[in-house]
Amino acid sequence: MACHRSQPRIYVALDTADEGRVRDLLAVLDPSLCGVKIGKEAFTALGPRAVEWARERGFPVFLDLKFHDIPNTVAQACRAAADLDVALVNVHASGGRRMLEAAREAIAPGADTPALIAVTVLTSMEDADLVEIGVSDGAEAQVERLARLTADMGLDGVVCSAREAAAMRALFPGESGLVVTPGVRPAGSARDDQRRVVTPAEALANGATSLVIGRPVTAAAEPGKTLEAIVAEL
Ligand SMILES: O=c1ccn([C@@H]2O[C@H](COP(=O)(O)O)[C@@H](O)[C@H]2O)c(=O)[nH]1
Repeated sequence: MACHRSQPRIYVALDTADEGRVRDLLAVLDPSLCGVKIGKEAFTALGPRAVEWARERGFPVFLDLKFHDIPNTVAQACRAAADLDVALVNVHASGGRRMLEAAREAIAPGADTPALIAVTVLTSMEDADLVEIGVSDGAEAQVERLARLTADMGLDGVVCSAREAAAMRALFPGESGLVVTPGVRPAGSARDDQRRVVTPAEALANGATSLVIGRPVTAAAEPGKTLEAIVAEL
């Protein structure tokens, strides 16, 4: 698998539609400790400017828009995302083989292109949720199925819970393989809407290559210090 930009150990999710809040978080977080994740909420409200502000402050950016559409649309969206000079872009693996292939063709592997990964099963979902959408053999099996397809199509890695990270590292090994895990909760933190949660230290021990952490940092009274404390425990 070709090399891609190096990835930070932690991405902090800047989930807000408020420009001032994004700028405040960018000011108090330390770009030597984390990258930032711009997702649907911030990007829909603020657009590519949010990516620019983060890049100006020196943060690697994970543009988490989870593209899931017909192959042509996803390919064009991936091209537009790569033009924003971000470090990481994602699609939904459940878009299927041809969609993943189109995404891979749109973002060729390389040192100057973002890494491209696919979401397997959202960390907010548990086995009972999957049964309701026709998946009866559980999250672990579905993650594995979608990750195999993702690996077959040559993407750089997956988004999954760190509960599944060890199996994912076998499919995406080495320095270029990416296992990006949201649903990270320091001991004692609220689970919120997440279901397949893991602590930061356990996530890394399981083989996660980058942790995504949102509310435990951004909703803290002092986000910068909270991030430092999390890093100190790793
Ligand atoms: O399976 C997934 C995929 C993406 N996410 C995103 O990660 C963050 C998590 O935020 P927390 O506040 O730490 O729960 C959020 O932006 C999600 O959109 C995910 O949680 N699970």
